[in-house]
Amino acid sequence: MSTAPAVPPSPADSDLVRAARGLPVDRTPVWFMRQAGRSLPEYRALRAGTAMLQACQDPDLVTEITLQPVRRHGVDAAILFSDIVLPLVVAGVDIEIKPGVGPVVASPVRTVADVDALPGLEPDRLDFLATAVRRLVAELGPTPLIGFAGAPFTLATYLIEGGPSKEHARTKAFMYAEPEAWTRLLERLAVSAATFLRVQVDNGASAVQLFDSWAGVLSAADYAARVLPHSRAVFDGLGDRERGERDVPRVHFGVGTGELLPLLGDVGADVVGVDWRVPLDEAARRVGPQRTLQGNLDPAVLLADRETVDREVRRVVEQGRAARGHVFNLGHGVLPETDPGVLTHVVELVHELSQR
Ligand SMILES: Cc1c2[nH]c(c1CCC(=O)O)Cc1[nH]c(c(CCC(=O)O)c1C)Cc1[nH]c(c(CCC(=O)O)c1C)Cc1[nH]c(c(C)c1CCC(=O)O)C2
Repeated sequence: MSTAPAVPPSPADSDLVRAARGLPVDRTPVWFMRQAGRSLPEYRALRAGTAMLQACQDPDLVTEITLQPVRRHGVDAAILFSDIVLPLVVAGVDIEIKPGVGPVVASPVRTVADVDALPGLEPDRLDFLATAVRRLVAELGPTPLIGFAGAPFTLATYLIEGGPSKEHARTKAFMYAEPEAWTRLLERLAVSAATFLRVQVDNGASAVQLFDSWAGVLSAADYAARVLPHSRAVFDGLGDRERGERDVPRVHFGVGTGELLPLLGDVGADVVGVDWRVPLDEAARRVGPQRTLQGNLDPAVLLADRETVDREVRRVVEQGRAARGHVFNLGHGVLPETDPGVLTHVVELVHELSQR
């Protein structure tokens, strides 16, 4: 019998954090982007009658909604229930999330003056966030909580377009026509994203993910010159890793970023999120051996028959072995019409296939 005192398991030793750092794991960790949300009847029941951005600022609702998929699916991580536009909303920008549409901005940013008029985010307005994160960390025990923020570019698309968009033409036009105002806008968004992340890490989040969902609409050259420095500033804003300041794994994700994959890692990420378009073995070649990969099952596969689901999950697990580490996820968020039973099954299957 060992006489060493029992040390309670810590999120820092979880498979998620270990995989993100490129360390050996007991089994491949799995979580799903948008695991909390409309695919769960218990989410729909709890959210009924509360606007999305209201719910995000209520510590009781945030805690309960974040925990729902952890209890139901046995995923290896929780992700904070929030939204990428929340720091803007808390700062005082008039934004609403319209169901089935997405964030809609009352007064879009169209001029240099609009950029300069944007309010900054005061950290003392984030008490609700600190409370929610602390409660969650206490409830989760050894299961890590992933904090997140929206990357400056993706937030800029909502502010400039005024809402969701396919081409992001106004955003690109502003980027080309007003390079100085563009830089100022992205600098300001980077500052508020870093503030939002610092509060989450300081209160116990075990990893952070930066969502640059729409960065894939840019060429690699434009991304490198006009966007990358600002995303890097968000991660740098967490502190000096060499000195151990907020040294939690950093995940960087975007959709349609096949051509940008090497650059996504350069931003200072330990983990690069990959959508379903590029197989993980090819993604590992593009990203290099210094980073873990996260992904990349097509969310639409979960709507197919069980045989297809199992075949695709096996393929992703196999191809993920080419990377230095693999965090199983979807290539983008869970579709609302997904049968939650299929998500639970995927968690079990990934664990079974990867058990050491
Ligand atoms: C682009 C983006 C947004 N929000 C987010 C992104 C980046 C990730 C991505 O690319 O999907 C990030 C986000 N939004 C939400 C989370 C919570 C954590 C999670 O479970 O992943 C996260 C990480 C909750 C949410 N954010 C939203 C919901 C749905 C709200 C509802 O219940 O009606 C949830 C659970 C709303 C939202 N918010 C946004 C959109 C496009 C939508 C969908 C609108 C719709 O289809 O109704 C903006």
